[in-house]
Amino acid sequence: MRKPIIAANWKMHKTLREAENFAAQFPAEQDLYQQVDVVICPPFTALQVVGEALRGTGLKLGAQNLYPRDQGAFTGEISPLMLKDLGCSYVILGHSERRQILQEDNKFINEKIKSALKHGLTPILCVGETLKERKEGQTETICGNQLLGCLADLEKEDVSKLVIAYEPIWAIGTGVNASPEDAEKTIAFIRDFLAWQYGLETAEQIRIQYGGSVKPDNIKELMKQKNIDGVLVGGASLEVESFFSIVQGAVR
Ligand SMILES: O=C(CO)COP(=O)(O)O
Repeated sequence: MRKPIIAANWKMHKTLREAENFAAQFPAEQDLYQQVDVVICPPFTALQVVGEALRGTGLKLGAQNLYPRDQGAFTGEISPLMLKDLGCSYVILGHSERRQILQEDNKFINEKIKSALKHGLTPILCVGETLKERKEGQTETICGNQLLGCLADLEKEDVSKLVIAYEPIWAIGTGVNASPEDAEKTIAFIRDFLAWQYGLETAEQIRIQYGGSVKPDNIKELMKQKNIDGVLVGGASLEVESFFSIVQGAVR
């Protein structure tokens, strides 16, 4: 049985003080976090304060990106070593905002995944289609190609460590979530695809999240789906109350 995983992607939100307040106010329910992995991914600037506040609570710390080198002349970039040093155990990679706004491609994301794994960080790899692609019936082709490119040359032992987030771009920040049945359909396809590439046993181990306008009132229906193992939350993760109620709604 796969353990549910709920992650907060704060994107470019929260000053230090706001981040610190959130972490201090978030309920420290050790028993709950035994049943559900909860990962908070603040911006780089708040990783240290949030990491300190989360210590001993059972909540986990994640970053929103990394640069795939250990160190060097890469102005403005952050390495996996630095993230480990700050106590991160997860890193979001391949988010559609980075693919679209910063032109990240599958090859670069593949390098980042390898670099994360080399340093013991668990990648949360995002895939998903645009509205146009969905209307053209391209959802599975797009997700399959993103997986093929991002996972190139990885051994199944490595792939089994990943978390994958299916985030249809048309559902991100729009208030229009994919219906639980539609999300399940694509996520089941992703699991079949992984089984085809890496074998059934590996595919059954990998946790696959849904992301896109997840709210306290749709979490339960999403989590009822057979292949949905958790959610990646943007807007609704910024308030303690709504994010905690999503976490509670994820217990099976
Ligand atoms: O992009 C997302 C999480 O990575 C989803 O964002 P929203 O929950 O705001 O739609």
